[in-house]
Amino acid sequence: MYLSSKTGFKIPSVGLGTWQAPKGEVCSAVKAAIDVGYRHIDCAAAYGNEDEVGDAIAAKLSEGAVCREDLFVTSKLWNTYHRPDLVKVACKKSLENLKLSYLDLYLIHWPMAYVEDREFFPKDENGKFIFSEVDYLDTWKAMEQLVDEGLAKAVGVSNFNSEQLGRILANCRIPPACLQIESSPYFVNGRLIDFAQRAGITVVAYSPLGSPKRPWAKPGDPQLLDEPLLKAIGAKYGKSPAQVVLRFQLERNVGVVPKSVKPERMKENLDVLDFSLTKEEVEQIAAFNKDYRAVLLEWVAHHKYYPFKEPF
Ligand SMILES: NC(=O)C1=CN([C@@H]2O[C@H](COP(=O)(O)OP(=O)(O)OC[C@H]3O[C@@H](n4cnc5c(N)ncnc54)[C@H](OP(=O)(O)O)[C@@H]3O)[C@@H](O)[C@H]2O)C=CC1
Ligand SMILES: O=C1CO[C@H](CO)[C@@H](O)[C@@H]1O
Repeated sequence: MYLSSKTGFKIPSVGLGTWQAPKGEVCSAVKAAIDVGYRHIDCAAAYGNEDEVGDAIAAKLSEGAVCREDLFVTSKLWNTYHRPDLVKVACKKSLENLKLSYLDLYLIHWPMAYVEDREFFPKDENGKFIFSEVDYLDTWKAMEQLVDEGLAKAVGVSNFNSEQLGRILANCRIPPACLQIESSPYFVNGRLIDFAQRAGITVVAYSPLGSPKRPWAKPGDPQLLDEPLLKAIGAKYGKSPAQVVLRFQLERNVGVVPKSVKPERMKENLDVLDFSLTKEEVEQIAAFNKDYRAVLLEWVAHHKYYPFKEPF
């Protein structure tokens, strides 16, 4: 199943997340994902594993399991490459690692730029992040050129708030095709999703299962997949809590990129197209909202383009 927009942009509604898919495991995970039917892989330079993801894609293409046109591969421009002259460099590096000649979608990963020409997470001697002044609008103009040159079929943004998205929309030649943001029943993110969808932008939810293994998780943090109501709704349809929360997003016309390296779970997460939730169930699930972000990055909250200071 695809999500599509009036602009002609089409993306498979369920993709495989690859953040924290460890080196040594991610190649076989992506091969297994393609075998069980995934056609959308969500990657990023910052995940440090694009080379192995690329090995898996190359193997599946060369054995004829799938053809390039049937795959949808997303990557993301990291914060240290926002300077316009670095955008193409970064895109080409991701393409080289992924062993592809084009990306289906290239996203600006965050609106905040970090200092260039250092490591991905540049910090001073006190452990404070070192920022760059680059305006994401200038980065966007370089992203548009990637479409002109055929290196990306579509471009979009991730972790932008409504004000930042509006600023791009008011000043762009090519509007963002896609917005990738956090959304799960604990962080429904409804106002931003409505804003983007009304502007014709396709929305994809990251951390749709609540990102239980995020590196900064604390003991006692709420565990989305343990919620009794999700278990009860799932039981009615013979589905798991994970399938219920993924279906919740599809009911809102929002795509999902759940991460797993386990083939059984990958299958489970893809097997969400043969049932629907009622309007009442969608409302009950949305009522879980705690405005609880799994990905807050509070250590860079003083950046001038940190997106989460605005209400949405
Ligand atoms: N644009 C951005 O800034 C961001 C993008 N992302 C993207 O979104 C993807 C998904 O988000 P992520 O934060 O990884 O978290 P998810 O919400 O997808 O949760 C992934 C975790 O849930 C486990 N899991 C997967 N399937 C099931 C299941 N059916 N039942 C129980 N547990 C399950 C996985 O373990 P196991 O692997 O062992 O199965 C893993 O620990 C990322 O991998 C990345 O591609 C994520 C964060 C930020
Ligand atoms: O996609 C993501 C996952 O991890 C990164 C941090 O290590 C985040 O910055 C990012 O949003």
